[in-house]
Amino acid sequence: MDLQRPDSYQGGAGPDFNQHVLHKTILVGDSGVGKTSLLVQFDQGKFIPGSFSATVGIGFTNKVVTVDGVRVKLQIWDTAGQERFRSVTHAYYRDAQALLLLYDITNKSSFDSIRAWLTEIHEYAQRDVVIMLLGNKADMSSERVIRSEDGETLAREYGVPFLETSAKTGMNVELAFLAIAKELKYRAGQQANEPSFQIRDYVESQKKRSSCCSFM
Ligand SMILES: Nc1nc2c(ncn2[C@@H]2O[C@H](COP(=O)(O)OP(=O)(O)OP(=O)(O)O)[C@@H](O)[C@H]2O)c(=O)[nH]1
Repeated sequence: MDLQRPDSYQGGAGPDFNQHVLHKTILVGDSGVGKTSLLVQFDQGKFIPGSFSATVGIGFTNKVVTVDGVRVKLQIWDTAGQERFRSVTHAYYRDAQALLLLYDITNKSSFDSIRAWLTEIHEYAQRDVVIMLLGNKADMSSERVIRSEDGETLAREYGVPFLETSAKTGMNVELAFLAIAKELKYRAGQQANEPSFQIRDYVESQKKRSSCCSFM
């Protein structure tokens, strides 16, 4: 996907869209882990199989999600995973409110890179940025090299929520973005008497719900 024009508008909501606050969310991770595919699946509900075309630069998609009856506007930035674009993408971290950090469960080196990504995030992003770790390509079970427990352990070490996703089947894709939207909505509108929202607890409870009731 060629995303050289950062001002490009690639979908989103109606005419009143820009009158409202956009929550900037960035997808990061090694080249080929499935960032573009995850965004296309979330935005358009489809997966385009076939040859891999690496993202060039950075671009965004606007998307409105409804959480607890409230419209939350996400501006989701898809970055190029290739090393040569790193200095460009760092500049975008600073005003990000959320970062989805992906690895590919069939690619050990993409998992090994996660610590370096987190170091970069802590260096360039705001201290309170919401981070979520995603192990993508969960549909490719026969080629899996990273166990789900390893993803969970790493996420726990850094205190971030974790999900395995598939941009191909759509597994957990909506949940990942909805959890981010819920957290950002909670932070934006926090009232004194509002019960606190913990994104990690929410993700864990949703995971349990889907595994308990997948036969239904
Ligand atoms: N089976 C399967 N294939 C996937 C999945 N996600 C992505 N792919 C494939 O993996 C390849 C890379 O996907 P991209 O979405 O382009 O990866 P990217 O992270 O955006 O890569 P860069 O733009 O270089 O940073 C493509 O061939 C996709 O079709 C998935 O969940 N399951």
